[in-house]
Amino acid sequence: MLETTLCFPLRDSDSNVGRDVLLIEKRRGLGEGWYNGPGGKCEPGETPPECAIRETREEVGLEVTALEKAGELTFLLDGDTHSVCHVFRTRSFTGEPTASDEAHPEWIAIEDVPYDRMWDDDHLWLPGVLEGRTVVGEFRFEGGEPLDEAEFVAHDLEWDVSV
Ligand SMILES: Nc1ncnc2c1[nH]c(=O)n2[C@H]1C[C@H](O)[C@@H](COP(=O)(O)OP(=O)(O)OP(=O)(O)O)O1
Repeated sequence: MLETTLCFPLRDSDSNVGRDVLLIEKRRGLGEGWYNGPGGKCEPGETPPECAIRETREEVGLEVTALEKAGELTFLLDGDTHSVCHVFRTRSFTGEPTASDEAHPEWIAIEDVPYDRMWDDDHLWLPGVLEGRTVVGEFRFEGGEPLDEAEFVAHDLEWDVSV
């Protein structure tokens, strides 16, 4: 089974009113051109937190620590499990976000997250994750590979459960 991760670093906003989340505009691969958190596929022998830390470092040069598990999302394509994504958030990091070949990072106020430029399912679970909730979700896509060209057709969500 393909395991992937997403990491959402959070900070108090510059104006000290509300919070910002670090998103990336993905420059290549699955979800190219869309906003998402830093993340990617787990390598053999790597735990999901190790993967989220590595991918965040590789994509935007930020060293994240004290990851908090916020969700577990299963993506199905034409009835089969395509991937399971482990979602983390953290308020602990060092460094400054820097663009890479894979990703252009941007701090965005959580009320301004551009859901119209993200995966179709993100608006269903990301607001709760950014509020501090936990979620387990299943998202069904149809239409064949690649996943980011398939149609999002149905979902189930469970909130505030152990992840
Ligand atoms: N439906 C949906 N909503 C939100 N986020 C995602 C999805 N499907 C997904 O796959 N994702 C996330 C999960 C991962 O973080 C990325 C896809 O990562 P990956 O498959 O690794 O993409 P690549 O960039 O092509 O590969 P590597 O960076 O690992 O080489 O999207």
